[in-house]
Amino acid sequence: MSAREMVRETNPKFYERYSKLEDTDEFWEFLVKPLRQSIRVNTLKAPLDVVVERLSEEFELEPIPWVREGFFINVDNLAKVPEHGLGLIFGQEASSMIPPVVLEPKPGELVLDMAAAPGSKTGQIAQYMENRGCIIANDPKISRANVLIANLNKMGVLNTRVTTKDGAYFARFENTFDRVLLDAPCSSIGMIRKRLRFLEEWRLRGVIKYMNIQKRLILAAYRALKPGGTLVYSTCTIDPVENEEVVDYLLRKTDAMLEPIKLPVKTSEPVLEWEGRVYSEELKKALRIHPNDNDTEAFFIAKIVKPGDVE
Ligand SMILES: C[S@@+](CC[C@H](N)C(=O)[O-])C[C@H]1O[C@@H](n2cnc3c(N)ncnc32)[C@H](O)[C@@H]1O
Repeated sequence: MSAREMVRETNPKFYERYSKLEDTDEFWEFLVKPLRQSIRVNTLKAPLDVVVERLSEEFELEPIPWVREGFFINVDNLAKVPEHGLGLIFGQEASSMIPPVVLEPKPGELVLDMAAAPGSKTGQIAQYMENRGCIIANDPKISRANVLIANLNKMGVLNTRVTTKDGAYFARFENTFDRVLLDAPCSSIGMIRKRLRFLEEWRLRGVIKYMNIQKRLILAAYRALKPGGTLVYSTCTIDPVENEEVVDYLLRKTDAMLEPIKLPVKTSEPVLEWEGRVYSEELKKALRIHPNDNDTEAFFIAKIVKPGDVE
C-alpha cells in the first residue's frame, strides 16, 4: 500500500484537508516515513570539536546545514550512547533546532520560553546565552515541567527558572523580555513521523481548539516583549489555521512586524489564502517546512519584532 493510500484509509478527513495544501506522492511518503535520528551537541558541557571528534570514532555524523551544533547520526538507540547519558549531546529533531537559531538569544539577556517542556529548545537557548542572563522556562503541565527540570539539570543549564503558568499569565509583564519563544502547543502533524497516533487521532475540532489557544498565547507573548525585542512563533504542524492564521491575527491586532529568516533550509510556499480567508503578504517572510522539503519533521517558524529601540 502506498503512503497516500495508507493516510487516506487511516483518516479520510485528514487526507481531504491536507491534499488541498500539497498533493505530491513525496509529501505523503515523507509525512509518515520514520525520522532520521539527529542530535545537538551541548556546548555548555564540552567544546563542539571535542564531542564531534569522539563521536566520529564510532558513528557517522552528517552536519545539519542550519545549526552549527546539529548532526544527523546513524544510531538506533541514543540511550546506549554514553555521551547522551552525560548530557554532552541531546536528541533533538533537526527542524526543531531552527526556532532558537532564529531567536538569536545573547548572553546576559532576559528570555521567556513560554511553552518549554520537555526543554530541548530551552537547553539550546541557554547554550547560545552561555548560561548567562536569565531564561523563564514555563509549562503549565506539571508532569512535563518535571521532565523539563530533569533535562535542564542533565544539560547543565544554570540560568533558568521554571514556572508552571498558563502562558497568557505573562501578559502582565508588559515590555519586559528581550526575546520570547512561543513554541506553541499544536496538532503535531509534524510528529506523525514519530507517532502514527497523531494521524489516527487527528480531528478538525482539535485544530480549531489549538488555534484559539495559540491566538491567546501569541498576544500575551507579544505584550511581554520589550520594544525592539524578538518573538519567535513556531509549531510542528502544517495546518494554516495554526500557523499563518495565528501570525496574521497578531499582525492585525498589534503593531508587530515580521522579519525575513535567512537560513540554508528548503521551504514550501506560505499559505496566503485558506478557506476563503486572505492573509497578509508579510507571511511570505515566515518559514513553512513540509516533511519532504528536508526530510525532517514539518515546522512553521515566524520571526516577529516589536517596533522601538533596543535599550
Ligand atoms: C510543542 S510543545 C513544546 C516543546 C518545547 N518547546 C521543546 O522544544 O522541548 C508545547 C508545550 O506547550 C505546553 N502548553 C499547553 N498549553 C499551554 C498554555 N496554555 N500555556 C503555555 N504552554 C502550554 C504543553 O504542555 C507542551 O509542553
